[in-house]
Amino acid sequence: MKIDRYNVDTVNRIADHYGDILAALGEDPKREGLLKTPERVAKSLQFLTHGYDINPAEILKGAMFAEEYSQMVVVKDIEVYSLCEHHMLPFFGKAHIAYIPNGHIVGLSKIPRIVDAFARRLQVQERLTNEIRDCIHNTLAPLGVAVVMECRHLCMSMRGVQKQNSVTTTSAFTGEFAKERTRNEFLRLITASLD
Ligand SMILES: Nc1nc2c(ncn2[C@@H]2O[C@H](COP(=O)(O)OP(=O)(O)OP(=O)(O)O)[C@@H](O)[C@H]2O)c(=O)[nH]1
Ligand SMILES: [Zn+2]
Repeated sequence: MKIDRYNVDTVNRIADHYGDILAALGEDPKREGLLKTPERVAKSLQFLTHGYDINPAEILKGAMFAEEYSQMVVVKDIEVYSLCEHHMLPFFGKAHIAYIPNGHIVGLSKIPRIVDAFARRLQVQERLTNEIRDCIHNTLAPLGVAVVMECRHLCMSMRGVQKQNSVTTTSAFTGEFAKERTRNEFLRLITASLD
């Protein structure tokens, strides 16, 4: 069943639960500062999970262009904001994505758009990495796709094990990127600076 994310009934339903949660946390949901909080949280959560309403493959299909360019295309330092599915706390960082065209290129902005479409859901970083790779691979049919993602998880810094500086790196490759030389070129390009 597809949920109508911004439907008033859905906002009210989520907000009602947050009223109960505030009370269970020992707060007074009726005090002035909190009166609108359940509704704000509901709308905020709906925004943070709006990726469920987006079809990432359709985004790519909408901007594919026949072109004979067959070198690696790299889009690096794409900001990522997601929510871990275990604690519903943010994890955030950067994605670096490359593909090698095979007759078609894709509009550059569509790469960050599909990152957002998958990131704005309840996720684990590994699945997010693989979903982005698979979407580009299956839709664009390039010679290869590479995705590297580096994120900090608030569930590991604000609570739990409370490690403030750990960064988690995940990666996923297809096609030509199975070759060490190609993968190394990608890794060199994402670590190179512009200046
Ligand atoms: N692999 C993976 N684990 C994640 C991700 N986000 C959060 N986690 C982990 O999910 C795990 C859930 O473990 P549990 O033992 O069920 O939960 P918990 O008792 O809250 O664990 P602690 O965080 O260790 O306090 C934790 O180890 C988190 O660090 C992610 O993107 N990928
Ligand atoms: Zn977590």
